Amino acid sequence: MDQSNRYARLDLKEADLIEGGRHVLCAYVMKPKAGYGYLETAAHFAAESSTGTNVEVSTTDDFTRGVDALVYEIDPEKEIMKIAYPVELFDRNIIDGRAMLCSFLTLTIGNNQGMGDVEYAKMHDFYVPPCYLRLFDGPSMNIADMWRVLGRDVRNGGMVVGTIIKPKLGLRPKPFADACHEFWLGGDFIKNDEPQGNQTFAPLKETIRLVADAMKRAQDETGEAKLFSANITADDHYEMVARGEYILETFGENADHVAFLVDGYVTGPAAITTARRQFPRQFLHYHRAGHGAVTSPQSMRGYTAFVLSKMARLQGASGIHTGTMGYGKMEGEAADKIMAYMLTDDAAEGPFYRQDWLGLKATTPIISGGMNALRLPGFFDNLGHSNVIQTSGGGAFGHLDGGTAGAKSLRQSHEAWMAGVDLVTYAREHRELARAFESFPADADKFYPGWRDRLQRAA
Ligand SMILES: O=C(COP(=O)(O)O)[C@H](O)[C@H](O)COP(=O)(O)O
Ligand SMILES: [Mg+2]
Repeated sequence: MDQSNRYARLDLKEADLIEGGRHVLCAYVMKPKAGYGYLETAAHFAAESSTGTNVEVSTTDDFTRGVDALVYEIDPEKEIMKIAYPVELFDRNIIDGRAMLCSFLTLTIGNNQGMGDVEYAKMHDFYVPPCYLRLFDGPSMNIADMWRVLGRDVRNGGMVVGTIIKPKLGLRPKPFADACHEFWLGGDFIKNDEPQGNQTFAPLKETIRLVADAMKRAQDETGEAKLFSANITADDHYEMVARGEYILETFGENADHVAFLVDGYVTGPAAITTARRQFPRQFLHYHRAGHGAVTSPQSMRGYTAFVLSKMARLQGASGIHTGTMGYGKMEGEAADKIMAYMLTDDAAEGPFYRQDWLGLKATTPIISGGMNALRLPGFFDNLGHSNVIQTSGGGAFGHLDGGTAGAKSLRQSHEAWMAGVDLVTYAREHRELARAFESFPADADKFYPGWRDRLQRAA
């Protein structure tokens, strides 16, 4: 059944819809199955994503039609379809009238993902009008709160030098805490790797006790504040809260040095909001493991990493992984930097829409995945600044001289970039950085041809 006479209004102008402020706009790359017309399929998609189904139903009234989602633009050649969703469609909490991200997803990327007439559909951008935006929690903390703890400038404090304890899993509590201590002697921030929680070989309670002690010792030895991001991810809300409370109690006087890590893609918006609302005074670290299943450019369904990031800011993530934009080991490209700007700026351009955040706090980009000291300058050149949390796991513990030297090499690389000094030149005066060239020779050869001669000459 062709529903385009009801669910498509190609005369509507995007600028008018934005000016009107009553619609959430979504841009998809959509392709109908063979034999189905573009507009007809788009209209069915809008129907299924709002008030309709595949047939007319007798219970529809005039009010119902007023909240139909409407296809307002199509470009069959480029497979682009844009839909306007009336704000009234989205579910609100009974406890406080606020918005919830799961409702946004259930409508805009829900049943429409399995329709028989749709070959594929992927959301590439969305726009949130002010009346809906203000119903989301947004972040309560971000990198500025870490800078404050670290005693740095809270507006432009620069890279937080971080790591992920490696091996990824398989360390017992003591070796785990020892690895933390080792890194902290040179770096600022450590996160649990995302699968680590309360495995039998490293019970959370014992591990956290030892890590809290390692933090104290590292702080005493260096005279610097240290930060730890503890994984509280769980299926069960009560389990997450129990972990969070135990961790805060155990870190005691250093509780404000602790972030909570939540695997937000696998657990979904409910776990992110649990952490955001239960622990509003902790930095909420959104890890996105698994997201590649839908966000990869090879996946034609779901949504992009850009959309994931934007949703994370709405929900109130303090920081989210944004990949390494082609400079690390994970999929990504230089142009992904718009993702970071959408997280941090008060108004930013997406691939389809400009979003005004109306003062909503920024979410901090977390840069991770195959990074090391040698890859940082190129990354910062592309991004244009270094106000990010950067975690190098292999890049710290893979340093030939161990985790402390690994951490120092990362800090030195950042210092070199800030000073505008070429990395090889800086390495002549900074041993840990020089040893990073020897630790990661494939990267050194690729990014700094001739480094061997230049470093040896200095020696
Ligand atoms: O453990 C790591 C990186 O370890 P290493 O530094 O040893 O590569 C992170 O979980 C990935 O970066 C996730 O990817 P992304 O940040 O793209 O979500
Ligand atoms: Mg990891």
